[in-house]
Amino acid sequence: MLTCDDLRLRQGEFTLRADLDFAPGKVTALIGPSGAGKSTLLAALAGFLTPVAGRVVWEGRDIHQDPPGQRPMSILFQDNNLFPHLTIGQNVGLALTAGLRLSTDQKRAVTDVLVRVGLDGFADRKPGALSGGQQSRAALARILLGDRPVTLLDEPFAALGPGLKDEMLDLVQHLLAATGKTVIMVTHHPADAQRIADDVALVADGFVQPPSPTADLFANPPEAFITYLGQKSTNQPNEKGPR
Ligand SMILES: Nc1ncnc2c1ncn2[C@@H]1O[C@H](COP(=O)(O)OP(=O)(O)OP(=O)(O)O)[C@@H](O)[C@H]1O
Repeated sequence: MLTCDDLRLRQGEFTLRADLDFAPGKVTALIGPSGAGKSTLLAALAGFLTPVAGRVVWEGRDIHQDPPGQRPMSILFQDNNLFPHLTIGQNVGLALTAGLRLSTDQKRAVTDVLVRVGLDGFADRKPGALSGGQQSRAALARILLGDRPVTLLDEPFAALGPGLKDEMLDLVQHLLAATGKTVIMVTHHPADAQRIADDVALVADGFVQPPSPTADLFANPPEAFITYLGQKSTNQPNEKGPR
């Protein structure tokens, strides 16, 4: 179980408070207006932002001072974090070793995970020779190979068209959530949450609300969620696109 224990975060003038549990082995969507603090929360969970107060607790242990590499989580951003000068196989292999020389077993593991994400035969290509959707698959392959219990997704599929994005969300569900990983994903799209999220946590007005089951939230939305959905329906042309 991952817990934000009265966590207080600050970025410049902006402050955010989070006091909630993320259900283990489930997908939780973080949803809320632009600038509400969704990325700020992920940065604090991943260890890139030091909290002003409070704790990040993983399975009973306070990890808020642990460096990112020692936390039980992987994070995926929209740019996919692929190194352009390395092959897809090397990029994916970084989940196993910082060096580029892989053992026979490690090479086999890379090949296997590329097959699982639908990139069989792509190991020797550079990221620039892949489509956006294929790059997302490669980035997901690295997360799978890293095999950490929590995956943080900061809108990694936002630049993909709707069909490709849905494919990636389904892969996240099948390859991560269905194998017991905890997934926390930022999205601007209620439909993304309805597609794969078990729970939704609304981020608004300086707070992260405790997660609610997705179906309940949409069937019986609280005031703040109605406000957010209303803003979205009147702001569609400005909806956040590729960064
Ligand atoms: N490095 C920083 N220095 C100062 N303020 C920052 C910094 N990074 C973010 N902020 C501010 O913190 C607030 C929350 O930003 P954050 O990126 O977490 O929001 P968000 O909900 O993820 O937004 P979006 O949906 O637009 O990505 C914003 O007001 C932002 O301007």
